[in-house]
Amino acid sequence: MLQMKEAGATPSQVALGQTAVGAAAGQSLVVTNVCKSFGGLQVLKDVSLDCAAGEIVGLIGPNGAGKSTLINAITSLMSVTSGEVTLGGVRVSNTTPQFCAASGLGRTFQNIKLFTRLTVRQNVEVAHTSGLRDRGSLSAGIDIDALLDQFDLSRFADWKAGALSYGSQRRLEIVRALALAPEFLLLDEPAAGMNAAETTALISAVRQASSQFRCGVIVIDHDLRFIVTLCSRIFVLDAGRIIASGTPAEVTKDPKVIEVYIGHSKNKKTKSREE
Ligand SMILES: Nc1ncnc2c1ncn2[C@@H]1O[C@H](COP(=O)(O)OP(=O)(O)OP(=O)(O)O)[C@@H](O)[C@H]1O
Repeated sequence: MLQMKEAGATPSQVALGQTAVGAAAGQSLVVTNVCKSFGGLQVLKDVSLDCAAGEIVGLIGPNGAGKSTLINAITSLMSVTSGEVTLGGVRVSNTTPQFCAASGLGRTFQNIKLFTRLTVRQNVEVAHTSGLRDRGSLSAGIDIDALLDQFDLSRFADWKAGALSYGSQRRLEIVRALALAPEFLLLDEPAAGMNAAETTALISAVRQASSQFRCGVIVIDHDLRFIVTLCSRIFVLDAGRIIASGTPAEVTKDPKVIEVYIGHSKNKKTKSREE
């Protein structure tokens, strides 16, 4: 226990018998054979994927494929039924969301979860304070003003978060996650509700943040143009299984992927902004 305290572990990490801070610098996030069931409903079936430091990986699939469940399992918002998720070799699945954040997993939510009555800056400061506590010097280097500027939020810094447009709230969630100095950023539908110009700006901002912090990114979105442009590798989930993975060019030519997307062509959320 003494060794863990010396390594900078928080009480929750000590309680879990794991050391999080600094354990994963430059290392991969690895999902191995993860299964997740809700009662009799098996939502994730033997899912394996990985993301290296600084890599931007996409996760696509039709509605109900299990994408958000996977992000929730990676960040321990939900437990996994079997399999595991490791960050730099340290298990993060079946721990706690606090342990995952302290280990370097930053995330956004499909249904935006901001402190709507706090200002934009205060939302980021709350996360930054947690980062300073749990990630120490890693978080100390974060420049909140620069991050707000990068995501086009400087002019709204003193606005209540709840007064922002939907697209700005989504960008604020990303800035808040970055204020923790994450090793990996998990983005659940960050481009939802954005127009083409906002989506293009978001691509640049996420790329810049990933390269600046050498931060890996796993991103879910139904906007295929956004995913194909942003990501160097894509995993395709269908009915809880990974059915394809590879570069955007490989995945978009894969007959299994084409069949899934044509089979779900009546699915309103599965679209390309180029259509
Ligand atoms: N807490 C829960 N209890 C029971 N079933 C759940 C729970 N959470 C998710 N599910 C089910 O798991 C399946 C996958 O849902 P999930 O939200 O992960 O899919 P998704 O790929 O993210 O879909 P979408 O693109 O529509 O957001 C769905 O059938 C959903 O109803």
